[in-house]
Amino acid sequence: MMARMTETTEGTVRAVGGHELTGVRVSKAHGTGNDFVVFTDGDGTRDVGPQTVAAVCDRHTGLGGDGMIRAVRSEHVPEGRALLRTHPDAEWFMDYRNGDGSVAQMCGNGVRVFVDHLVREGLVRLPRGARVRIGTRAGVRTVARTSDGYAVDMGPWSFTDGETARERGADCVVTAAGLTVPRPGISIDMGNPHAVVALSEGEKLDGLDLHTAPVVEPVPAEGTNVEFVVPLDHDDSDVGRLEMRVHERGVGETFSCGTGACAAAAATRFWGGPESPDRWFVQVPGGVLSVTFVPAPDGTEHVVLAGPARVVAHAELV
Ligand SMILES: N[C@@H](CCC[C@H](N)C(=O)O)C(=O)O
Repeated sequence: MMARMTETTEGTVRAVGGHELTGVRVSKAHGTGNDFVVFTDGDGTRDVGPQTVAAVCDRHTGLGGDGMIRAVRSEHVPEGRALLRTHPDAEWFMDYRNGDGSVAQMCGNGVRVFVDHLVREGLVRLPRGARVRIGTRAGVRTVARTSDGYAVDMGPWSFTDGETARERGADCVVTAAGLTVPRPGISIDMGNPHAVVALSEGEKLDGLDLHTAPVVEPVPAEGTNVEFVVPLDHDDSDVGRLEMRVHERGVGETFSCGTGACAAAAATRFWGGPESPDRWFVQVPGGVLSVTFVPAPDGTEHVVLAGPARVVAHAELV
């Protein structure tokens, strides 16, 4: 059961309550304004349906959030058990759902909030500089505690459509309200799908209307997150800067998207050519994220995403 329909003298109203999470203690937390309802379900008895997730994430009749995160021990979910075979230390699994109840593979802001939740709940000990491995649907991610937040090794990035993207610098066309003409986009895989669009001369990020979803063609089979970017001038040639707005799959426009920031930096760095820096600051409506490209021992290039995680409330769902 999800939201109850309740008869009142004023008519029928929708009320969250009487669902699978009734009585569960949750936290409301965010990373650069990307906000989540987080809870612990160590032994995996609280697998929730999409309607409950959507009801809890509803900003008017629920607690509100861009997504919901369930902290479950890896041994209690099939995807987690598969990861334990190669990473026996990935004790905790991040079960991430978008605000509309759909399942997503990965969330870059969410994984910092997730680890912060584990630390606060005393489920993981993580002194500054220490690392913890976390299971996600996109694979295992290593998270380190920094002086002001968390840094996550997000694994390798790749072009979704390798050759076309590399040769032409684009592999799709994106139409959005407020764009003067459809723009070329490039599809990037960060464990979850992204299409990155650079605005052209004269186009402004605040001229975009992201109340409706941008249209990406060819239509991605599983949908996509869409990032609009404007490179910013930077005096320091070692650090790139860009500004970004994002329309998230399964949510709508959000204040921030961690995987989106990684995809946006990867695309902008690729478009900039071999002289482009390895370190980027990505300005989003909810703050600033740091994205760094580092060579990995296996010959691939990994993306390290760093930023804050903040708790704003604890609550019990009714
Ligand atoms: N906000 C997240 C991404 C969440 C998942 C995304 N909406 C999807 O469906 O892939 C982030 O910080 O990465």
